[in-house]
Amino acid sequence: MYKYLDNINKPSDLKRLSLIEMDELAKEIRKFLIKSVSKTGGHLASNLGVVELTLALHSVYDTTKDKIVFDVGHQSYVHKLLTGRKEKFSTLRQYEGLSGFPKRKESVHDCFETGHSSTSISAGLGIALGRDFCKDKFKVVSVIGDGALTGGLALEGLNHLGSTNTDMLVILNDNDMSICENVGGLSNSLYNIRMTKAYRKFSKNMINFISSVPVVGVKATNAAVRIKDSLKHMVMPGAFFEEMGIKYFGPVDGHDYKSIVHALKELNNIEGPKILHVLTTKGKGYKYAQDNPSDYHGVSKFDIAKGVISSSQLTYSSVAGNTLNSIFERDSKSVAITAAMISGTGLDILFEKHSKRVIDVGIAEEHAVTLAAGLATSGIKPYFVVYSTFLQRAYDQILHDVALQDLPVTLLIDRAGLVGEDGETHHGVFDIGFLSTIPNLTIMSPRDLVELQDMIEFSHSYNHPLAIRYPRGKAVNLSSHVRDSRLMKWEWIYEEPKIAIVAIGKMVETAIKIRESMALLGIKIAVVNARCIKPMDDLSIQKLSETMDYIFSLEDHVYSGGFSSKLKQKLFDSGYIGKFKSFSLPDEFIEHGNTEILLSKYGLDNNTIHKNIIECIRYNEGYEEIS
Ligand SMILES: Cc1ncc(C[n+]2csc(CCOP(=O)(O)OP(=O)(O)O)c2C)c(N)n1
Ligand SMILES: CC(=O)[C@@H](O)[C@H](O)COP(=O)(O)O
Ligand SMILES: [Mg+2]
Repeated sequence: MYKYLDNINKPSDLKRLSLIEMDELAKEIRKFLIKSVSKTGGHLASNLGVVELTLALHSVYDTTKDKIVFDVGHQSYVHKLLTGRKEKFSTLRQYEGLSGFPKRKESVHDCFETGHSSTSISAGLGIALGRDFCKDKFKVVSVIGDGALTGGLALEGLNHLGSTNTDMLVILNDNDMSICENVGGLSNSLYNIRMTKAYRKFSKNMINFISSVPVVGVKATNAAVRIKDSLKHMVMPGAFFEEMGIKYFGPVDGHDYKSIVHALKELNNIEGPKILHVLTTKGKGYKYAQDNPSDYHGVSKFDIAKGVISSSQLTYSSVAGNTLNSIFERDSKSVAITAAMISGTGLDILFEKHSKRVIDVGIAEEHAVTLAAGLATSGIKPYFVVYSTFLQRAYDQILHDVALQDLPVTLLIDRAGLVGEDGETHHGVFDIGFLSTIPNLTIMSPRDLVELQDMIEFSHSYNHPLAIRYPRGKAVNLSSHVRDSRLMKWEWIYEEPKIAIVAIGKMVETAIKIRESMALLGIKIAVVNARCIKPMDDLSIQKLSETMDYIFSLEDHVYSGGFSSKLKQKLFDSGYIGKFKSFSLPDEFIEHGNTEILLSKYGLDNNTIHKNIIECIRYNEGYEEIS
């Protein structure tokens, strides 16, 4: 099948290849990636861009002892191919299959787990300093993209790294693209470095000229040295890093295996913190991906000949984008913020029509929240649209900069609940927990797309901090119910005595289906849409407490800190005497895999919930007594 790749089962197998054979291997790897990812889905463009880089890394370093940290880790497929996992690639991102990100339990060659952006420099520095403390000997390399470098954590890592003299290499994989447009000063600085030869020729001449300037007299000396240094730093590529105390090298062609290997070997002999700037092409080797790397950043299954067909499916993200658009049409003081996820969050729709009011801050969620707070104090109505999992890193900004001042910032939290194939680092199953502790913050979750529209409309005139959480994927419309403007109150979709299911978000649809399956057995069940998670609806709590013998709660969130645990406490406080059972995710990290498979594994599928409720009602099993 593959003349060279079939014989690569461990990194040391690379050593026997000539340069020409290495080029052939690179071609085979690209062919393999395109074919395999077209069947499984995954992160394609980023991995096509790092083939030669990864080959060079594994040619120079021995990752049975040297440590390579891949930032975000979505571009680690080539690394996985070279480290004995080729045969498993057909299981990529599937339940119990290969993860799409580095996983320590998968391989000794995966030294640090990633998934959230901008962690690799801090992690690599920690590994390096740990090595130094233990007087150990191995190399440490952090591979970070130009997008990930815009993350504050990366800059914190660089700042600290530059103050040490530890031996560590940062490789900046600069493909002039994350999945956002170039954002901010750092991107511009990188652009200047990688731009036309003229700039680079100019900078080289300037350095030669400055170095040749004779310095005379004491005053002249000081002035000349200052001029010399400032001019040198002004024109020298990588001044940004050099100023931090990190020796800058490059840029080198990230597709020239021989040059990268040469550079890495040279750098191995240079002590202290270093950064190698590598220029790559995202999507290289597959025209569709090369021409449109953002569309091929994360792909579902596709036809190689035809390329990815964009989905026409109505998603909660597009509903959010369209609803914001109608608000933006009416209100020129509404502004949306994204942290490098403009299309993933459905804001591309908004950007087309209101580009000046859609701010992409790069991968900088903490900054995005505090920026929103600042905007709010200037009379703007700010919306930060963000994946639940990525919002985790902005907890203090929500608390300290938004809620404490009770500012009218709205957080549209996409990808709330299980997200499926991205796994542990991406499931949005902790947000109720970390947000519920924050005073002044209201948390809502719509049962369907109609209620999401209502909630976003409600947010526009709501003058306090508000978080609206909604799931990844296809938007449903449970339109059999009357639209209701009292969104802070729970919706009693079906009223029955004795037995109730209280559900949030996408689990309301499940509750309705359980009611229908129970009705076939002659069991009548009330269904309550607890659409305002915080504050809870005290009148509904009282009504449940007074009229129910069995209460079941449904959520796609971990139990601790989630809706169910809070409902149980509220019922207890209200004097409820009866039986209670929560259907929540366990207090664990949930692995990757198809969402339906995960829901079934953790007992949140319709059949399991139905069976468990029957066991409670008929056999008095599996519930808690609240009294
Ligand atoms: C904290 C955080 N925010 C957002 C993301 C989503 N995300 C994944 S990859 C990516 C872009 C990374 O760009 P870059 O580092 O340049 O890598 P490339 O894909 O270009 O190789 C983003 C924003 C994330 N993984 N983590
Ligand atoms: C690697 C990363 O963090 C993003 O690319 C993420 O995988 C996108 O997730 P969605 O596919 O849910 O947009
Ligand atoms: Mg990039």
